[in-house]
Amino acid sequence: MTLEEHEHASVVTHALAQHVLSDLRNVETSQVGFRKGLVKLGRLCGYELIDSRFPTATGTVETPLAETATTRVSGMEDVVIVNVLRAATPLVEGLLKAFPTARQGVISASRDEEAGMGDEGEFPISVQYVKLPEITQDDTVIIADPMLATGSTMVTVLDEILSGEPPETCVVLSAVSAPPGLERVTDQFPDVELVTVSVDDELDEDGFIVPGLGDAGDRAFRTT
Ligand SMILES: O=P(O)(O)OC[C@H]1O[C@H](OP(=O)(O)OP(=O)(O)O)[C@H](O)[C@@H]1O
Ligand SMILES: O=c1cc[nH]c(=O)[nH]1
Ligand SMILES: [Mg+2]
Repeated sequence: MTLEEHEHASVVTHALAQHVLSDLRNVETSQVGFRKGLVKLGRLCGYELIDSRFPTATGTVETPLAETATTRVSGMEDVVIVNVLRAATPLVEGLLKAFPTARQGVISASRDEEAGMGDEGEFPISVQYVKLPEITQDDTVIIADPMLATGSTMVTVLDEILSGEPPETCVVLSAVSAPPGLERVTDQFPDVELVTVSVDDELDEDGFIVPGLGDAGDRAFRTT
């Protein structure tokens, strides 16, 4: 069992996921190490999602020597992965190793950090580009974003994604989350499942997760 239930989220407790997250947190980790870490984390979390949320079906197969029993994962053709630009890009690269046939969506959504956090602990979010595949009732939608801080980005993204027919399952996958973000998403989208590798302590006055791992986009893209 590597998914532990938290009040609002399932936490991926797989030892390797926690190991990779520890490297991501390290301020000494280079841009390349950081990006590769997010790719690894995406793959590991993808495997955990398959283990915890996808049914298996048994059957038989002919090996060169004999007929034997098989176990196969069902539902892999009905997966949509949404990349929340830009920090999710390496996480999505890893997820695609677990879900190679997923249909993909892209949403550019970013916080206006100059405006700062509002009185309700939210950020204004600018959405510049939305390109989503058709989403149907049969789909498992996985929205990837390494950081869930105030939740302002994610509720904006969910408004876009869930405007039509609701999918069977909608999972928000983050590397690090903070209690205010988990609560905001749960309050506004109670049917959405939150999966994270860590629930951290709090946000600082600039809306950054503490202890967190800093600005994930800047560290992955080397923009500071
Ligand atoms: O929960 P929130 O308070 O909304 O914060 C989380 C968002 O902040 C970061 O994106 P950012 O706006 O920095 O854009 P970037 O990915 O381009 O760096 C992060 O990747 C999330 O999308
Ligand atoms: O801690 C945080 C919060 C939002 N976005 C990040 O990249 N890091
Ligand atoms: Mg950023």
